[in-house]
Amino acid sequence: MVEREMGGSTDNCNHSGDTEPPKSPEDESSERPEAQCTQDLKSVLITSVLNLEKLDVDLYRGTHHWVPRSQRLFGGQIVGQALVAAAASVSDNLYAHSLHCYFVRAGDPKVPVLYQVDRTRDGRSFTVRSVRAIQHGQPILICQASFHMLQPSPLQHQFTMPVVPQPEDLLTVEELIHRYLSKPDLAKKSRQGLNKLLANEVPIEIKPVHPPHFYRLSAVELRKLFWVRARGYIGEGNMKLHCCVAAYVSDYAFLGTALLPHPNYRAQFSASLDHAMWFHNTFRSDEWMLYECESPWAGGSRGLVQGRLWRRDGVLAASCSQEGVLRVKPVTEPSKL
Ligand SMILES: CC(C)(COP(=O)([O-])OP(=O)([O-])OC[C@H]1O[C@@H](n2cnc3c(N)ncnc32)[C@H](O)[C@@H]1OP(=O)([O-])[O-])[C@@H](O)C(=O)NCCC(=O)NCCSC(=O)C[C@@](C)(O)CC(=O)[O-]
Repeated sequence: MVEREMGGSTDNCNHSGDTEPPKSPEDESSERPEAQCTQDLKSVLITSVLNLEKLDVDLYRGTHHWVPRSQRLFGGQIVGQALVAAAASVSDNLYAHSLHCYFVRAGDPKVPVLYQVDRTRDGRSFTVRSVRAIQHGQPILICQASFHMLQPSPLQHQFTMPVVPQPEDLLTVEELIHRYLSKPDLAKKSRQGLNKLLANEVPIEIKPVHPPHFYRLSAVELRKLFWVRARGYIGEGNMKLHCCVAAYVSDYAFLGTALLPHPNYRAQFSASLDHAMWFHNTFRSDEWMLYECESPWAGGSRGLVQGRLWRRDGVLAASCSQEGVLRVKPVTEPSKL
């Protein structure tokens, strides 16, 4: 794993003077002592997706785990792997604080991705890396990531975390799908679609806060709220990996938020054009975090979405923004879920 190049566990994400997130009772019970943690309990995001092979100085190769039905590489995977490659040449006392990417070509799931890193600048407080994700000799993603040393400040503020049910009181996507599948009058097409969803090996767990809304059965509001965490165990201490996992997670079901105000339309073609993230505080991506997504604008076959990842204790962990191409067509028959 690239991390070995960093000399073991590294903290390459922002620590704005914050201590490790306090554990909630659920997290305490779900915490597996390192000694009991076997390979199969470890998150596949760590053992596979974000485990890049080093080919040469500043040149890495990534493989794929889960590919969306569109059969183009999942944007979150490419961003997460690019951040792993970028961080590999950044010293331990610097933490990822932001990244900005453009998706310039569809990723091909049939071949690996090469990550070519340029050491753009090593300043006194900030270090910047540029990464090109390459397939068939051409870039599919261009990414700039910036790392900052700890520089605490009295100037601190944040929005307030939304008040929602706790994850223990909600159902996972899989549990919701099984509930829908138990309906005898479920349309055949819906049943097939739900079984396909169940077959997905998405390496993250999701608990929608408003399930009917999450599945766009009604245009309730412009926001999508769901609890999210990496499947499996990652453990304390390595903020670099947690930021890379958060980059992976942040692109899942994100662009779809722009469709929420338009229940009479569905995407005929959608793809992320760019993706930006800002890391504010330490967090654990293998523990439940609330993802609050909203769409301030859509038009011209594009949609803009913004997201905030919240720790359970109300601290804002990260912010995300993304614009995507959205080519839609009217929904002919309403979903019979
Ligand atoms: C954005 C483009 C496509 C612009 O590419 P372009 O050539 O400037 O513009 P274009 O409009 O001519 O698009 C060309 C391609 O888009 C597709 N396309 C176009 N219109 C339609 C349509 N109506 N129905 C079906 N497919 C359509 C189609 O594949 C076509 O390729 P062709 O088949 O002609 O060789 C290019 O720059 C690109 O592919 N960039 C990479 C985008 C990307 O892969 N992003 C990351 C993956 S998407 C993701 O992970 C998030 C998401 C969206 O999957 C999550 C979610 O679903 O919520």
